[in-house]
Amino acid sequence: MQPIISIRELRKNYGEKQVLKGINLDIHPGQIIGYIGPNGAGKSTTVKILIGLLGDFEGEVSIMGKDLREDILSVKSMIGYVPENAEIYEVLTPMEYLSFIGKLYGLDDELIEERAMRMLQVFGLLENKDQRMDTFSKGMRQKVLITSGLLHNPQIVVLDEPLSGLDANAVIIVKEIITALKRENKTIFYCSHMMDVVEKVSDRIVLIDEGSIVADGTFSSLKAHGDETLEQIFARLTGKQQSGAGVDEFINALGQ
Ligand SMILES: Nc1ncnc2c1ncn2[C@@H]1O[C@H](COP(=O)(O)OP(=O)(O)OP(=O)(O)O)[C@@H](O)[C@H]1O
Repeated sequence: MQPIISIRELRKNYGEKQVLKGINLDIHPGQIIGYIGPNGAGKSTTVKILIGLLGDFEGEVSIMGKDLREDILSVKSMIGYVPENAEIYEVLTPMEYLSFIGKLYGLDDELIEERAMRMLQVFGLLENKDQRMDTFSKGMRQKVLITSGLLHNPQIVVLDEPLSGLDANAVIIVKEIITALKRENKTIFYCSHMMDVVEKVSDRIVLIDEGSIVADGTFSSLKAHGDETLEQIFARLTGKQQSGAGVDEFINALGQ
């Protein structure tokens, strides 16, 4: 089967600093990839390259057989992106914002309105659909961002910490949306620090540390003797087991 996303020897430098050191990944249609790693590992940099926001990289990235550098517009139309935080146009209402985003993707007004209303209803935001978003909580804005990332019904969905600020009910809804998208054979690239959710929703987990992939497999294949959770696998593979000692030092410092 042809991979829907193919990444070869991906490298990215910021000045002298190499933040991606040769990433190789083939992702197949219908897979949910949990892309995890410590702070600063290079997750968001990978995501920004995938969605076409960062063009200045080395290596090859192709999406549905199209080279990212050569066909950036058609690649963008196949991808839906949900960021953790985005500059949302706060003076707009959700309907105005979604209409703006939908038109950028070439959807017609009627389709935008129908989809937006139905999607906002799922998140309990229908009654706020004509309210300016500068009055919205962080979670309400996040629900609008999720809706806007999926509105054009993309084949590939890239989620960068999408649960940020969401309440428990909304987290359940988003987890269900992710598994429903998989049933529709969508491919999901899911970047998060919430190990319990990644463990539950991902078919395959890719762990990146200091710009290199250090583990790639299913949750059960990554388990070693004694591991029960993805959190434990993460700690073992990234060498962060000594957290207890660090916390003591943090608290002791307050006593000085
Ligand atoms: N615009 C930039 N200029 C310079 N360095 C950057 C820039 N963006 C990111 N970096 C550096 O690149 C490295 C990788 O950052 P990146 O945001 O990809 O990490 P991450 O894995 O997403 O981290 P987090 O989990 O904290 O979000 C970090 O060392 C970061 O300081």
